[in-house]
Amino acid sequence: MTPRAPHVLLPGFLEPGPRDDLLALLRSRRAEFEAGRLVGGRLDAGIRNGLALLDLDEAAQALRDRALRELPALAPRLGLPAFTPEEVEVQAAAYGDGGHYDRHIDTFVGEHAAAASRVVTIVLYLHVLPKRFGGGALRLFPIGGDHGPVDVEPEHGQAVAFPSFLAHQVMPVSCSGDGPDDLRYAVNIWIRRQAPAGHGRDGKLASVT
Ligand SMILES: O=C(O)CCC(=O)C(=O)O
Ligand SMILES: [Fe+2]
Repeated sequence: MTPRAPHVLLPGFLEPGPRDDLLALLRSRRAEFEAGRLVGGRLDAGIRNGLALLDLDEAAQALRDRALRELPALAPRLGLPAFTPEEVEVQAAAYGDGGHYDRHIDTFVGEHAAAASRVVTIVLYLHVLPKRFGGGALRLFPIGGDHGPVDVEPEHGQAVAFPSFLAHQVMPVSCSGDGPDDLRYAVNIWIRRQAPAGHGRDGKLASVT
């Protein structure tokens, strides 16, 4: 038997106060969200139809600290060896009616490989209560063949962590409006590890002389 898609649910990732402040921040910055790009930077609404806010300013630091506090306990639960984090990326995303993000991995590969690669993905869900959208489950695909995918429903304040190499997708969202209160918000936190020696900053193998 191969394991199910490795993931860990983190209810109460933030205390209620900071959680609701973060949602209020995202709602207040709704107009600053732009079309979300694919891993590697390309725009393709057929694959990812959603919005992104790349710079969360001061709010990002608290989330970085929170993620790093969780990491030592998280890595073994995800079946990952302990590693020294190099960098933590934080980005917000929002999905309105028809929003989705087709099956992908968060790890940079090939020409997009970077010196510090994403190892752990944490997604924190935020939305107005009661929920004004339907759908939008995160579907996690198992690595091996014996089990089907796992769907994680977005629940305000709950985070889910999984290895960044695990294939996943955001199932289609339906809602009646695209206003700040209607959207399925999420904050993506990617913990990166320094790439092994021999890889340059651009991710290409350093030339052997
Ligand atoms: O919002 C989610 O559930 C996951 C989003 C995602 O996979 C991504 O932005 O890379
Ligand atoms: Fe992703």
